Amino acid sequence: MLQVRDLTVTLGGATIVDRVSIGVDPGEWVTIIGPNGAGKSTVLRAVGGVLPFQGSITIGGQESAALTRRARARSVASVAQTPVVPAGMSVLEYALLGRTPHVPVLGRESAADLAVVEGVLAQLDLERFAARPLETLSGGEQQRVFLARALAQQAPLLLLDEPTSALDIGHQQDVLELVDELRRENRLTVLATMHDLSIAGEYADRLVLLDEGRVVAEGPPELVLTEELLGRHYRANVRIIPGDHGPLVVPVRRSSNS
Ligand SMILES: Nc1ncnc2c1ncn2[C@@H]1O[C@H](COP(=O)(O)OP(=O)(O)OP(=O)(O)O)[C@@H](O)[C@H]1O
Repeated sequence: MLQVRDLTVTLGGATIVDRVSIGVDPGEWVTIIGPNGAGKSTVLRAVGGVLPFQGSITIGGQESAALTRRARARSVASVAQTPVVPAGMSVLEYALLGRTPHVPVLGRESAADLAVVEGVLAQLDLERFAARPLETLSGGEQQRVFLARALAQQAPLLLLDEPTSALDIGHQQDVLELVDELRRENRLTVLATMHDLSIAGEYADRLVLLDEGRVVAEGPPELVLTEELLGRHYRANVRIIPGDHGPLVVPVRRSSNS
C-alpha cells in the first residue's frame, strides 16, 4: 500500500531524514518509534505530501508526487501532532471537512456524508460535542475530533502522529481499538508514530526504530523492544516484561551511583 524508498528530507540546511525505506502492506499497522528529534514526524509529513523530499514515495502503486491534492486526500488521511484549530468552527463542521475529497467540486455534503461523520463522532464518544466550538474542547477531546475528521475521510492509508498523546488511558484504548477494528474490517493501512512503547508494540505488526534520521532497527515488536536497543537509542534504563499482546516496556530509575 505504501512504499517509501530512500526518503531523504533536508530542512534548514540539515539532513533530517536520511535514506529511510519503509514498506507497509494493505491492512498492516507499522509504528515508527525513536527519541525526540529522530525524524518521525518528518517522515509522516513527507508521506502526507506536505514536505518536499528526495527519494520515492508510492501510495497504492502511484507516485506520491504525481497525485493531485484531491486524489491524495482520497488515498491518505492524516492526523498531525498539533493540528490548527480553526476559530469559531463547530466539532461537526470540522469533522465534515474530512468529507471534502468526496464532495463534488462546488457541491455540498450529502446526507450520506453527514451520516458518515455522525457515525464516526459516535464511535469516538464525541456526539455530545457536535455543536460546540472546537476551541472550547479539552486537549484530549480535541485530539479525538482530529482523528474523527481523518476517519471521516475514509482513505485507505491513515497516518497518525502521536494520536493518543493527550488521551487518558481509557480513551487511548478506545481510539486504538477503533483504528484496529477498521484495519481488520476495512483493511485500513496504518503508519503511526508513538512514544508509549508498550502501546506501540501492542497494536503494531512491525516497529521501525528511527534515530538521527536513520532506521536503526525494524521488525516485530519483540525484536525491536529490547533493553539493549532502547538503552542505546533512547539512553533509557528499561525492563522488558512479556505481555499478552507484545513486550511491555517499564522505565526503571537509574541507580543513583551509576
Ligand atoms: N524547518 C526546520 N528547520 C530545521 N530543523 C527542523 C525543521 N523542522 C524540523 N527540524 C528538526 O528536525 C528534527 C526532526 O524533527 P521531527 O519533528 O521529525 O522529530 P520527531 O522524531 O517527530 O520528534 P518528537 O518525538 O520530539 O516529536 C528535529 O531535530 C527538529 O528540530
